[in-house]
Amino acid sequence: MLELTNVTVRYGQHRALENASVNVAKGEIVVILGANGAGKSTLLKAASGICEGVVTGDIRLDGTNLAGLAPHKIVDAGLALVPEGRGVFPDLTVRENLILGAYSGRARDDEKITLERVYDLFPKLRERGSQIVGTMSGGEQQMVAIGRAMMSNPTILTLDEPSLGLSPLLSKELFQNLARVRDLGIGVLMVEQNAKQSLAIADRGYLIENAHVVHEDSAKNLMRDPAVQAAYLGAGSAETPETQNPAPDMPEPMSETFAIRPRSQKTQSADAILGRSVADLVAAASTQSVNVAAQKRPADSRGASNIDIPADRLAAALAAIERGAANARSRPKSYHPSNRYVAAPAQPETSEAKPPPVIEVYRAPRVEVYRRQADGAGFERK
Ligand SMILES: Nc1ncnc2c1ncn2[C@@H]1O[C@H](COP(=O)(O)OP(=O)(O)OP(=O)(O)O)[C@@H](O)[C@H]1O
Repeated sequence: MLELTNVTVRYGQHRALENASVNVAKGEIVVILGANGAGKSTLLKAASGICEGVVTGDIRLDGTNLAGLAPHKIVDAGLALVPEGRGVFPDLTVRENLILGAYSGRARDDEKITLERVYDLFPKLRERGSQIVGTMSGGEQQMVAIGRAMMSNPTILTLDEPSLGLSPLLSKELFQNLARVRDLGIGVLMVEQNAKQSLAIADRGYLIENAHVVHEDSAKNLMRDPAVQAAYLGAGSAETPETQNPAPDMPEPMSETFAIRPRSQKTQSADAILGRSVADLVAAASTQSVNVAAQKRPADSRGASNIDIPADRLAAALAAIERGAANARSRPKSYHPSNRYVAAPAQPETSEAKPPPVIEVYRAPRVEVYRRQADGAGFERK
């Protein structure tokens, strides 16, 4: 069993994870859900020993303390990570990628047996053994990445957003494959944005909000929970008819610590303010302009004359739209091409300008590969 107990991660002054406790047993699938920047990837990186921040707390795999171990030692202990973006070697074949996954001490001797096991699990990889990975589809590359992690013969497989960039159909196939990994007795811990499909195959789940684990439950209960439906499962969408009640009718969150509230509790749509659909209004307005152009009065039943909206409601809707547009225009841009984590410029609230916040960025060490030159005189960078 993988157990993280009271794990805290700091990037400089920024606490990306605080006292997080998460566990996953062999033969179960556990999903971690949470908003962008909540600390989900940080948790997986901390467990795998590749976190750029300062990690404190207890991390154990079958009783072995992983804290402070080098990443390859952690793989040796039985924990494998499929990183976000897969990390496959695009210029190598499927088989070469898989073999590279068996470099750890625990897997090297059984490389052939494990390769057969991976091929049995994903027959497509056997068929495509000599295909260059860079020429494969996203879903196939994800399969290679999972197969490569499986080559280290792990007891626990962790995955960071494995369905990212995959079509719904390929995601479904991916999650079915993960269910088969679980059936081999391997524990699966994954961070996912696709709450619906991942919870459908999972046994348990955790919710992380603002660096804290705020809730834990069985996947079944999480799927039924109205607050989870509203926050992660798109309540009100056609795909979830059982949750089509409007957000204001949502029951209170189930516990004090678990307090995810649907965004729509705070906002009101233009449709609700106007009492009719915006699409209807646009259609009616188009009819009106056609009638004006023809120098005719609007038709009595279908033209704009059947729009009966009190002026105050129309004004309220227009004001809300204008406020939204103004907010969008004034929102600071935080993206900078040379650095993913640049602080947004501070907005001075008073005449006394505050100093901008300092966000420290830590980067993983870069690996560079050199090749000996043909004449043996020196090396060149690949
Ligand atoms: N190397 C780093 N240096 C500084 N801050 C970092 C670094 N990596 C992550 N952070 C910060 O830590 C916080 C948590 O990041 P993390 O990547 O764990 O979030 P996440 O929940 O996985 O989000 P996402 O779903 O967007 O990937 C964020 O505020 C992020 O900006």
